[in-house]
Amino acid sequence: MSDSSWTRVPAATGPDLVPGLLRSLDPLLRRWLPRQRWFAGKGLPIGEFRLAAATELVPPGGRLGPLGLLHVLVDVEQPGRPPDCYQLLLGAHPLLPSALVRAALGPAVGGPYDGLTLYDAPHDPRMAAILLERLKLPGRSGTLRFTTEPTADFPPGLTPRVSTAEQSNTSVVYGDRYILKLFRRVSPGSNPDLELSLALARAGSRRVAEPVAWFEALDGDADAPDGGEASAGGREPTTLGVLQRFLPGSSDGWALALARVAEDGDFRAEAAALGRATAEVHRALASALPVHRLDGGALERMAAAMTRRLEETAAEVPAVRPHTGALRAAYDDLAKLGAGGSAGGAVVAQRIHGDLHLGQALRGPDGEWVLIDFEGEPARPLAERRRPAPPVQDVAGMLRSFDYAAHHSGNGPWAARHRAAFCSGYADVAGTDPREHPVLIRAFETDKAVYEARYEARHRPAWLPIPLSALARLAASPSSSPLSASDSEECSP
Ligand SMILES: Nc1ncnc2c1ncn2[C@@H]1O[C@H](COP(=O)(O)OP(=O)(O)O)[C@@H](O)[C@H]1O
Ligand SMILES: O=P(O)(O)O[C@H]1O[C@H](CO)[C@@H](O[C@H]2O[C@H](CO)[C@@H](O)[C@H](O)[C@H]2O)[C@H](O)[C@H]1O
Repeated sequence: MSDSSWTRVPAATGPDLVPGLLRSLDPLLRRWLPRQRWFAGKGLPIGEFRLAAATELVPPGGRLGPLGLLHVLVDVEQPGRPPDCYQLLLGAHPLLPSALVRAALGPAVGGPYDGLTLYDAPHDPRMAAILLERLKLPGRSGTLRFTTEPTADFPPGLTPRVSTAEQSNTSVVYGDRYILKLFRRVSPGSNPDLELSLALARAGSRRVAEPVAWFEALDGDADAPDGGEASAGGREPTTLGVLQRFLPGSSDGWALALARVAEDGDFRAEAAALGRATAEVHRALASALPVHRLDGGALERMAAAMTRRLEETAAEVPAVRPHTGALRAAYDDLAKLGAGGSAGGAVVAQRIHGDLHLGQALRGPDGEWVLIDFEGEPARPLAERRRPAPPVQDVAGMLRSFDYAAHHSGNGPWAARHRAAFCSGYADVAGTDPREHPVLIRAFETDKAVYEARYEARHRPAWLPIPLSALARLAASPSSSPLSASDSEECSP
């Protein structure tokens, strides 16, 4: 049953969900969306908008202003890419207080909010507090479904503040207790960030910030007696936001590593501990979720997908082109592992983090590492991000990150010691040293550096030389470097 005391706009489907809303939003979104870090279609013209859902959340005590918290899912059409669905949380005010001016979308002209300035509600502590209140109460509001873990505990006085961290989504921190991640570009289905964090938390892992509440969109007719679940045809709900334990006083691995590399300092103990934490997470995910062995054909398909990504990247980033021939050899070796049957069957696929780098690891005041952001690489389709993959993919991601920290600070040699320490720590828990699998490591590290070249070319062109120099090194090294734990400190070519 939907909790009607919380829902003021009946959710329906079609463009007239809230009469006139889209007309008011259209000109504002055209200006505001492309300026948001999380807007994926930057540089492309914006075509039509389509309102997928709208729900006004009003606390039982009534609205605080002219509008409760307006929750909107809007599909945006742009040439050359499938429509993207974005989650918007909006407030409206006749005259915005100065603290909210930078969150303004602009004044609505016509439609239901004529004369009011619409703004990005997570920046308004009163609106963020409404969302927390709603998260405390399991149940439905229109097409939104709220879930609370029975163990969740909400002490009074959890003052909200929007996070200022560089991120792909928007997070609100409540006191020093919880952090709510609001996914901005949403794909139908369960987000791995919720799925994997929950699986790890329920398995008792201490390496994760436990989710305590979350909300989802039900892709059906909210006016139906079952609130739309049957009409959604058994489709999974779409994850929209996850409230997790906040880790006060923690620092992310990227900031810690940069500080240390700047003074050519030793970070090996921390790197080894991070290796152990990563292996613990892999072990817990392998116990909680399915694992299967990859046959030769699967390895060949994996190598083919890597080759395709390399070619697509070379087409987009000209500086990658001189290396493509040599880099393809790393993928050919992976395919041969499958064909020869030597590794086919020995390589397992399981759920993994999927975008592991130093910025995704938080080190608490107790010195323990916790991994965050299990969403996978944001540019990949959701189905691909949820597919089991060899855990060496995460190891390769972290090895790339030590290389990034070193080269960002112009201290290349720093990387080798710390990559080795990470691998040793990983081996202590996993029982197998990533350096014993040079073909796998090399293929996955190349694939990651290729991904990074595209990511940097699109988002931070000044950083492009970092993955490019890694690709040059990978291209110049022998195709199957016979590295092992004992014969080299370096983990990969
Ligand atoms: N549980 C947490 N405790 C403390 N800080 C966190 C927590 N989760 C995320 N953060 C902070 O928020 C930042 C962004 O989080 P992340 O999950 O990577 O978001 P996004 O996917 O939007 O990039 C992190 O780099 C970290 O600084
Ligand atoms: O954290 P996100 O999920 O948004 O991940 C994306 O952005 C990362 C950068 O913020 C990017 O990571 C790359 O840069 C890092 C340093 O800033 C470095 O530590 C990583 O090794 C490197 O891959 C990540 O690839 C991208 O998906």
